[in-house]
Amino acid sequence: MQPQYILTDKMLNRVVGISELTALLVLEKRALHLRKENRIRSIQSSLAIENNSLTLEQVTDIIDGKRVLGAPKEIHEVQNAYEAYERVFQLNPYRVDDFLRAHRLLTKDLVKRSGQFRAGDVGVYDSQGTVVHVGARPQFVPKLVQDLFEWAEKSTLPDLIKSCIVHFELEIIHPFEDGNGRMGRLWQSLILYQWQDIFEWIPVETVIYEHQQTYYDSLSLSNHQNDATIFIEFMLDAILETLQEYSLKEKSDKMSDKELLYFKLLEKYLKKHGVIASRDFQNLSNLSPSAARRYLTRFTDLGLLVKKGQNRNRQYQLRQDLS
Ligand SMILES: Nc1ncnc2c1ncn2[C@@H]1O[C@H](COP(=O)(O)OP(=O)(O)OP(=O)(O)O)[C@@H](O)[C@H]1O
Repeated sequence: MQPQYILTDKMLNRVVGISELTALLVLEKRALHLRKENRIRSIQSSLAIENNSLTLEQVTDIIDGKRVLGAPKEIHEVQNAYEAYERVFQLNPYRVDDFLRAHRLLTKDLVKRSGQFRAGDVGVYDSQGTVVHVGARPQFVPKLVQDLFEWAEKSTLPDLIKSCIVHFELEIIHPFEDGNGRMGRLWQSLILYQWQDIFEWIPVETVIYEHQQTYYDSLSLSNHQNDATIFIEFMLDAILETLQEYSLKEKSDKMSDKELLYFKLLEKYLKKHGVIASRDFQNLSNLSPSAARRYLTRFTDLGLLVKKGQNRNRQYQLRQDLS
């Protein structure tokens, strides 16, 4: 099999941006304490995409073994997903057996053919109940998945791009009765983890959930064009955004509420205008000249801003990987 896609400038730029930010996070050995919280965010978001209504707090309580009032099926989905995410990163992303094992973990006691490819046809429906995609005929599914994994294992593409293609092709094949979205997202995380192990803890699913309609639209467009390009670009954007949010969250944990407020104001301005001088920040924030300068210095020290120019010509911009 040879998936169809075009390598675009946008993809290459995203790959560079993601690689830089990942290297920085690895180097700084970021936030081990955030691991569990991030895992919970991944699970809650991936389940929310498939309409599980449990909140982040409820998901946290379930995982902590507390009693939660909710639909038993939804609670069971959380418990299964937690188990799957705990064990999936030891699996081989190019082995069909491992793929089925992960599906079994994710859907145990919830679907009839848990851990097995489907035996009948399957459709994907939009919110109006219209069929938007029909999966491959069931008799072809095992071979299609096998071929996809063989292609992926041999491919010399960067893992970042490869993981998006595998996610896309899995949705096109739609190998299971249920759980195809969750499995596609989980399998992409596993391939990303093989590239850089911090991806075990990076909740890309949350950004997909925040852009759920664009996720569906890009799947649909790529599907119609029989070419993964649009979907790859969407996913690389989502990965970059996740890393940027992660990086910012880390830094914002070190800021006071007041600092956070002024930084948000500044960030909005810089995303529009690119650079800011101390005097402009002073006008924007109504701070005194010395307070404005103090905040700019603090944000620079935190690594959120970089300085350009000297003395009276000094300006500030967002660190490149955050803009
Ligand atoms: N037009 C489309 N073509 C191909 N795949 C699509 C399309 N629209 C959505 N999908 C994929 O199908 C998934 C839904 O399939 P399925 O219901 O089997 O998965 P799920 O994990 O049970 O639910 P969900 O994916 O909603 O979490 C979506 O999450 C998405 O990944």
